[in-house]
Amino acid sequence: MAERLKGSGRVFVVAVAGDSGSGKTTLSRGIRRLLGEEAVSTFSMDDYHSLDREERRVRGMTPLNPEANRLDLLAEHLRSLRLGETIAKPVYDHSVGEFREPVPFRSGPVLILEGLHPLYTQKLRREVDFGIFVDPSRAVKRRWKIRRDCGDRGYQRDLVMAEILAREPDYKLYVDVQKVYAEAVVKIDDTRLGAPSFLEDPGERYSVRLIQEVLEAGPSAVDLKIDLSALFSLPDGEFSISFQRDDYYGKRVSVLTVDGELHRSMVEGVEAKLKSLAGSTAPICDRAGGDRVTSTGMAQLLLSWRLLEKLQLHLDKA
Ligand SMILES: Nc1ncnc2c1ncn2[C@@H]1O[C@H](COP(=O)(O)OP(=O)(O)OP(=O)(O)O)[C@@H](O)[C@H]1O
Ligand SMILES: O=C(CO)[C@H](O)[C@H](O)COP(=O)(O)O
Repeated sequence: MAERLKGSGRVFVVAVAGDSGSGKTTLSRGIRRLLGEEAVSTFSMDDYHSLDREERRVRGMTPLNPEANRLDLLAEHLRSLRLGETIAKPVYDHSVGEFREPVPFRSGPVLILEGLHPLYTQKLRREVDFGIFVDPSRAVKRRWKIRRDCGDRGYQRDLVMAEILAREPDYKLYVDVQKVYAEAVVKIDDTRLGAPSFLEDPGERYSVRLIQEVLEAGPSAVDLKIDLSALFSLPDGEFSISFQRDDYYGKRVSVLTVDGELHRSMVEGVEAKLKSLAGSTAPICDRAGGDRVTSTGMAQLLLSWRLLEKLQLHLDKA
C-alpha cells in the first residue's frame, strides 16, 4: 500500500475536525500507525489563523470564528498539495500567540489536516477526501482540556475554565455544525458501565459512538471477528457493543456504540488483516493496561478500516 501510495502522484486528504483538546491527534494516531509515518504528513490549521492572539483580544473574537481564519487560503493550499505541489505554509506559534515566517511544505501521499474548521466551507470540503468529526461530550472535553492545559502546560485552572466557557457559543455556531458534513462522527461520552470494584485504576473508559454514512458499495470482505470465547478467560474489563441504523441530519448512517474496554484477542483478527493490507507491523489501536483495547481504540481501528477502503478506491482511480 505504501508503495502504491507513493507512486500515485496524488495526495489523499483526511480532515479531522473538532475543538481544541477534543482528541483529534489521539484518534488519528491509528491512521498514522497503520500507514507509517513516512506516508503520512500532517499539520494543524491553527497555522491559518488570520489574527494573532492580541488582535483577537482587541476585537473580542475567539479563534473559532471563521473570520479569524484564512479558510480560502487553506483551500487553495490544499488544492496545490493534492497535486503534489509545495506550498509556503503559514506558521502560528502557540508559545507566544504570534505568526512566524511561512515554511515550505510538501505532503506525503496522505495528508491529515487537523483543526477547528476543515469542513466549514464548500471550497474546503471539495479538497477533502475523508472528513471525520471528533465530538467528546462537554464533561469529557472539559476533563481532557484541564488535564492537558493545567497538567502538561501548567496553566491556571480558573483561566482554563473561563476560556472553555468563553468558547462555547462560537463552538456551537461554527465548529459543531461541521458534523453535518463529516463522513464519520466520533462521539465520546463517559462510560455507562459502573467502575468494577476490582479495578484499582478504572482507566480511560468511555462510551464511543461511531456514526458513519452508509457506504454505497459494501466494504470488501474483511473478517471482523469478535472472538467471544475470550470472554471466559479475561482477567478484567467490561464492555458492551450495540449497532443501529439511523438518520443523521438527513443521511443514512450506521451507529456502532462501544462502551468500556475489549480484550485485545477480540480485535486481533481484524487488526492483523488491516495491517497486512497496508503492509504495516505496528498495532493500530491504543491499548490500555497491555491486553485491553479502549473504546476509542476500537474507533481508531474502524476508521482505519474505512480509510483503507477509500484509499483503495482512490488508488484504483489514479
Ligand atoms: N481517547 C482518549 N482517551 C483518553 N484521553 C484522551 C483521548 N483523546 C484525547 N485525550 C486527552 O485529551 C488531550 C488532548 O488530546 P489531543 O491532543 O488528541 O487533542 P487535539 O484535538 O489534537 O488537541 P489540539 O487541537 O489542541 O492539539 C490528550 O493529551 C489526552 O489527555
Ligand atoms: O483553538 C485553538 C486550537 O485549535 C487555539 O485556541 C487557537 O489556535 C489559539 O491559540 P492560542 O490560544 O495559543 O493563541
